[in-house]
Amino acid sequence: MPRWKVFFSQYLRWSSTVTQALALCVITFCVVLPLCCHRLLYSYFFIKSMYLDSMSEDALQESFKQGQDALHFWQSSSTGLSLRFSDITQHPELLVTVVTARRSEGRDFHYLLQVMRQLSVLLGDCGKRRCAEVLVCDVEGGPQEHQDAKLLESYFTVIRHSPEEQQNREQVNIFEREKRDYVFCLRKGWELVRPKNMVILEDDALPRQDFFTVIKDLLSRRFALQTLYIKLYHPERLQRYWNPEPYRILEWVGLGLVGATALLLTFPYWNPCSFSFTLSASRLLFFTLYFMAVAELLGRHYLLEARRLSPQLYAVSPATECCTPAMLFPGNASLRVAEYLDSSFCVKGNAKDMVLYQIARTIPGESSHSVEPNLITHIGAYSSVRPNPSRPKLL
Ligand SMILES: CC(=O)N[C@H]1[C@@H](OP(=O)(O)OP(=O)(O)OC[C@H]2O[C@@H](n3ccc(=O)[nH]c3=O)[C@H](O)[C@@H]2O)O[C@H](CO)[C@H](O)[C@@H]1O
Repeated sequence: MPRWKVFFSQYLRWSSTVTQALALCVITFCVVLPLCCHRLLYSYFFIKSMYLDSMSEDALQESFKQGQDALHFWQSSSTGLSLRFSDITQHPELLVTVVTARRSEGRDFHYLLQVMRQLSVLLGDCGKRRCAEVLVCDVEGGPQEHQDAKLLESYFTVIRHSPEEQQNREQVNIFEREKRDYVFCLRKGWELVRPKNMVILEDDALPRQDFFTVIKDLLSRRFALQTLYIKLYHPERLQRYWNPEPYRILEWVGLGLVGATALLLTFPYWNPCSFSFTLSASRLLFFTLYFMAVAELLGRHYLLEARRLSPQLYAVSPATECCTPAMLFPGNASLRVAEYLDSSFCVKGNAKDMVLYQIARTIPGESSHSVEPNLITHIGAYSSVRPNPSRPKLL
């Protein structure tokens, strides 16, 4: 018999484990996952050429509608009577400061109004004793006022630069200006309210339903006393396992091992196609790799969503590099952060998020953390510090 026939008859018989493993991989990776995941934005199987444009357009239209709704909400006088958050109590458990600048592009999306509306709903839900005090930090000034911030003045305390500070502000590059504005908001919030803990939100960071519950839980954990900051958001596109974050590799291998062990131990009880898999080192290795591949290709972002079941399930890990739309500063860390940021200079490629990340890594005794899944949704399709395309895309 020719050698290839011997090979096929020995290895590719249905009863052979190699054939069964091959069949399982082909069915999973070439049929089931592509069918289930081709519309999932953060999956490897997402068909960009087919869906990205239409999904981006839908998202822009939805955000525009939400913006207009928020505008009507804040303009209606009846809401004005029932909602007043401007009477701020001193030394609250938590202060949320929302940093906002006027946007030249994407103005009609009213990101700030959307964020403040959501905050007012969440604060209304937390009972008689408010779970946080809220400030709006309007860093804009001069002749072209920030209309949305003005509209909110009847509901919230709005803080602004003095005219002299405003003049100095105009003379530096946009990234240094953004950083100085952030430092201003950190310090001013602290001076005014003396909170026990502080959250700084950028004006396009829409808090999710679990926002205050999870923050409360984080602050009750011991690590929070020692950390400089806790990041409450990391871009979804950077949440993959295949990213240079050491703890994620551990999570990935752990997930594969747990999945493989559970499958092999329970296999004899439900084996549907008479597969011949039983627990052995090579099978454990195969299924570990199989589950790791499934998890990565499906998209870690979607698996993280399962953690929303309970605040205790949210994962805390060393801080990741990019972005600061939502940051929690426990205790008086906000003052230390303001000092550290003051001593560095920001430019393009080294904006305040990079500077903060470096500070926490290099200054002895300081550490920083990230929580997953995200506690906010980033709704800002248009940036106020970088050039924008006419119709921004989701990816
Ligand atoms: C989702 C995301 O990746 N966002 C990051 C990205 O912001 P973006 O490029 O998305 O810019 P953005 O428009 O969200 O602005 C960031 C923040 O800066 C504020 N602002 C803007 C202009 C100004 O002169 N003063 C001022 O304080 C603005 O109100 C907002 O709170 O890059 C920034 C650094 O550059 C931060 O790391 C942001 O977290």
